[in-house]
Amino acid sequence: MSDIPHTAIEAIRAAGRRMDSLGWVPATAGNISVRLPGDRVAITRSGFHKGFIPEDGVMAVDLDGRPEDGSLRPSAETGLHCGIYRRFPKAGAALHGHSVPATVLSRLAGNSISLAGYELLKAFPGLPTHEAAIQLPIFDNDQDIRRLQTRVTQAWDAAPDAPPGYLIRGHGLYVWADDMPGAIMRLEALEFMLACELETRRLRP
Ligand SMILES: CSCCC(=O)C(=O)COP(=O)(O)O
Ligand SMILES: [Zn+2]
Repeated sequence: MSDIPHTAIEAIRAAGRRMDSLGWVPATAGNISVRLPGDRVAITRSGFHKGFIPEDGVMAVDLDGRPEDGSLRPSAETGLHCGIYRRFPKAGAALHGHSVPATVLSRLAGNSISLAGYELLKAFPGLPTHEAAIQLPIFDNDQDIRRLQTRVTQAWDAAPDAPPGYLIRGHGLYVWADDMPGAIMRLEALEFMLACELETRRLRP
């Protein structure tokens, strides 16, 4: 029997249902986590459909991604979630999805995508007005998650004011916040702006 708080499990399952309802976690894509007290992380187990996470589809790992129950397999991208929690002490929830806009735009753009002039930018810290911009970093995909996290960490070192999210090329979007409602709000804001960018490029190539 897991000692993960019921509220954490249910927050993760509800986030999965929400992401699925918006078409952002096709097949078994995506992963979801929340920080637990005591340097623990509750995270989705690998390979489940995130729209239908069973009650036992969430497990606990430490901040280095080591499972508390070695018989269970955490998300293949646990290292990226733990990288967020290690770096940002206030981060309480992290979401990863594979939407069409995130996937397509990350293949078209260079090392970042600029989101400017959108009212929804106010969903991000320190941006009280639409007259602002964020540079959303894009990292090349890598099946070696440890190596990918090293590149992400290097980028955070170089740009400490980077927004609480990034794209992985041809793969998807990561976003985090203090808690799950905040992370969902940011994910939806980012996905909305990415969809707008994609539509703008379609209309004005
Ligand atoms: C079929 S999606 C490929 C793996 C992936 O990118 C993902 O987000 C889901 O992996 P997990 O191990 O967390 O289920
Ligand atoms: Zn993924």
